Amino acid sequence: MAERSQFDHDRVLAHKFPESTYVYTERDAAIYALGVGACGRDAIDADELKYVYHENGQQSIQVLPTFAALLSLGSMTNGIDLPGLQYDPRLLLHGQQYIELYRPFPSSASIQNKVSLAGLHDKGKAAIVEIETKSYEKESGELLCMNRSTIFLRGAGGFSNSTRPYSYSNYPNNQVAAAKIPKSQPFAVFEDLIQPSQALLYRLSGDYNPLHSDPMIAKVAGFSCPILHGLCTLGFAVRAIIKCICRGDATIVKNIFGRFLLHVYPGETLITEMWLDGLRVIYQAKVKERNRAVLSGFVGLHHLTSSL
Ligand SMILES: CCCCCCCCCCCCC/C=C/C(=O)SCCNC(=O)CCNC(=O)[C@H](O)C(C)(C)COP(=O)(O)OP(=O)(O)OC[C@H]1O[C@@H](n2cnc3c(N)ncnc32)[C@H](O)[C@@H]1OP(=O)(O)O
Repeated sequence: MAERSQFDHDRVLAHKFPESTYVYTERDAAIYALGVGACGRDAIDADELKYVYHENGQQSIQVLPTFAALLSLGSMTNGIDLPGLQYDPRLLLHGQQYIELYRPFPSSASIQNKVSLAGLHDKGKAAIVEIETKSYEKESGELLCMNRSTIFLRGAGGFSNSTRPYSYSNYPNNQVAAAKIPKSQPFAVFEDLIQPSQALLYRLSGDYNPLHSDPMIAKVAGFSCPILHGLCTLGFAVRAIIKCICRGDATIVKNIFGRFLLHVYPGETLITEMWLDGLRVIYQAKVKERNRAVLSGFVGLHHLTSSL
């Protein structure tokens, strides 16, 4: 645990994160799409081939909206230091991800990331750090997306006064409130097999944390074998929503929120249940083999497709 005397609220809030750049090509977008299971069940899937191949002579491949999360990861791959907060990187888990999309992604781009602290919470047994990344296309200067990544640092809590645990956030609470799962039957349900090699493929998109590939490191972190990247599970769930609710039109996705409830093992079956609530899709993903919820959240849409 961090020593309490080291924690200084003003120093933390004054901390400046370096700007970072991220360059991607069509190849990266296609590898990402395969990493989150696109065309995994059907190599000519009518909704998904466009993410991995220039279908029907299209000029460039399309980019899945959850690709946006990689831009923020690009700014954090070397870790992030916060003054006065000590943590064991082996115990780090991804807690939540919130993404706002301002326009469809170009198939290749050079990105400038502006990173800031969006939240910090002392939960006693853990510290929760929230990092906001605004990603601009370098050429046009246009803001493409905003990511807010919540990192759950097991064992790093207790850094503030225990009678008044520190909690700071700079955004409205209701923006990322945990989704309340309706009691009614879901509007749609989609089942997908996460291949045993899925994490090994997904890591090629830039998250090389050995927690997802190295059996020894996974054991130190408390798991029986390497676990799936949270953002890979999120990619599977949102792809299911694009298929079942957006009828394959990913451009109607406006924002995405997911809370990682439990780890997923590669090789498990993911069942995504979805409910329509106006222009919001509430969803929950479960692993079939353990009958446990592993992810829940919402996807906001610009409009509904006419076929619904
Ligand atoms: C300065 C440090 C920054 C470092 C940055 C480095 C780079 C980071 C890059 C981005 C991340 C990439 C790394 C990716 C890693 C992964 O993909 S790990 C795999 C995906 N994640 C998971 O599998 C996690 C699954 N979830 C869980 O295992 C559990 O939910 C949990 C996170 C361990 C928490 O469970 P538990 O300890 O039982 O918590 P509770 O007792 O229920 O709650 C305690 C408080 O914490 C709040 N909380 C609980 N879960 C979450 C969550 N998922 N996200 C955010 N907050 C959570 C909960 O509300 C409680 O708070 P209070 O209600 O106020 O008490």
